Amino acid sequence: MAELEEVSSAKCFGGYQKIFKHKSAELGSEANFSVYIPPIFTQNETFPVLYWLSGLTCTEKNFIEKSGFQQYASQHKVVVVGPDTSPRGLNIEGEEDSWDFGTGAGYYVDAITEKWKNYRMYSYVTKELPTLVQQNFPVDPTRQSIFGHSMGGHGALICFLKNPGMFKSVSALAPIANMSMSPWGMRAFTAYLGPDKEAWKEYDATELVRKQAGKGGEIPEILIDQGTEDEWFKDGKAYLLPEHFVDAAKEAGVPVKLRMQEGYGHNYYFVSTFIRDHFEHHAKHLTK
Ligand SMILES: N[C@@H](CCC(=O)N[C@@H](CS)C(=O)NCC(=O)O)C(=O)O
Repeated sequence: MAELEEVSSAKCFGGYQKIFKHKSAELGSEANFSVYIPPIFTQNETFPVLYWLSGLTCTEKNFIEKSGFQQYASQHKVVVVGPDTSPRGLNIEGEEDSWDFGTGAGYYVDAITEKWKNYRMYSYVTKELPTLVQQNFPVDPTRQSIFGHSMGGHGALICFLKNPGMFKSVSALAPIANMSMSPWGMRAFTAYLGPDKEAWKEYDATELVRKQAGKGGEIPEILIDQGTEDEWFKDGKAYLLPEHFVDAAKEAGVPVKLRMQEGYGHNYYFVSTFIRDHFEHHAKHLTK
């Protein structure tokens, strides 16, 4: 069993908010992740697990400190796991130079270029972390879902779409919904995946949902919230592009509910306002 070290633990809404660290084989570095464990009343009880993926510049801490999600995880009896957003401290040249690239900006892909070969957040999130969680915490591996914010919204959508049956439901807040067309995505994909845009399609939510044509009936409704005052979206800014995802989903017959939230920005004030609805969305699929 992989060695986990508890970094912190705090009682919260009757359960415990914890942070752990371990040596990640996928990332070739130490990695931290958060786990919320709801109140346990019955021995040997297992809970559904919801994976949260954070946005640019975040560590495992932003979501647990700013969203207020614990009350809903406690109420719905769900374990919530949140990884960091990239490997750290690999000493790759340029890794620390930008807030939207390198450290804190793994974009949930498996890099194929030599320089960034340890940037394997996709395999970390879909393989290494779930295995670790199943070995160490009281979770039911048949009841997993995934959600996230911004870069993490992109991560949640692609992890869900690329792994049919692994997650029961998906939702996103202000996701980068069409990475290949977003300035953030173009820079990261060129560096991590190389110049061939065919390779980019494997990690672009809009391209992946397009490929679901004919399978729509098997996919539960995808919930997306987008603030109208989001600085990466308003006035024609093309960083997030939720409308591209919705158009492709419609064409493919995949059910999506995009809710435009009047006046909200890109920040955790927006996330904390709607996080309850996202727990309700997932609870419908996760609670027996
Ligand atoms: N300059 C901002 C832009 C990055 C940004 O908005 N990041 C979003 C995700 S894309 C975030 O969650 N920031 C961390 C926070 O608000 O706690 C920052 O450094 O936070």
